Amino acid sequence: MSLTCQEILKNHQPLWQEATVHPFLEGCKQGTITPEQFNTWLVQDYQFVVEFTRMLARILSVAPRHHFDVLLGGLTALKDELNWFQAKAAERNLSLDVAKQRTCEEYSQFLGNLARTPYAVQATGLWAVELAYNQGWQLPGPMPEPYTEFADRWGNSGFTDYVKLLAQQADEMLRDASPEVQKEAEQTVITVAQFEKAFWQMAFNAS
Ligand SMILES: Cc1ncc(C[n+]2csc(CCO)c2C)c(N)n1
Repeated sequence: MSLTCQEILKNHQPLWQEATVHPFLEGCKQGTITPEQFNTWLVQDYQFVVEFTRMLARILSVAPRHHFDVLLGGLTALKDELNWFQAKAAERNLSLDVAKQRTCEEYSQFLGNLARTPYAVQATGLWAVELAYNQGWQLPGPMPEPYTEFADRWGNSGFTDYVKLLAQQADEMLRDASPEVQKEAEQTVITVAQFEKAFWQMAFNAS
């Protein structure tokens, strides 16, 4: 029996909802998030995206050639994204040279350990991490300033298309995967969802 990304989501709907619907995002929408909460998220997410970039590079190194276009597109976008994070931090007079909080550290380590899993599991994990932001920033609807550009960055239709291509690539690998590997892929999505929820909570707690 073959497993798909959509089926994994369906199997864990309540958990996925908690990963993508959080008072932090609702607070951005309502204008009730404090600068301290938002800045904590910004600085920690920059650290996370640095580790994510290393993970994507490792995934590329084991991917089949016909997956390169999508993955290289993701890596190219990250060049711009890392510089954009630095610009946002500078606007807010924030130093990015801060220690990772525990949740950020643990999530980063999880990304590091994904390299030990089969490519099918890595491709599924990559898709889940990207989908979490694509849906999370989209679901509240249009965001007020100064959060509009954050929501647009990950909610825009081009990014949605990229996430769909990641799902296609993961599905293709899951089709030929053993039941054990399929199980590992599903467990990876569960862990991503748990970390996503915890990451929002980490920032929300900074008030
Ligand atoms: C906690 C956390 N989870 C997921 C993402 C999503 N994400 C990771 S790197 C990247 C850039 C585009 O590929 C995006 C959207 C994030 N930023 N932070």
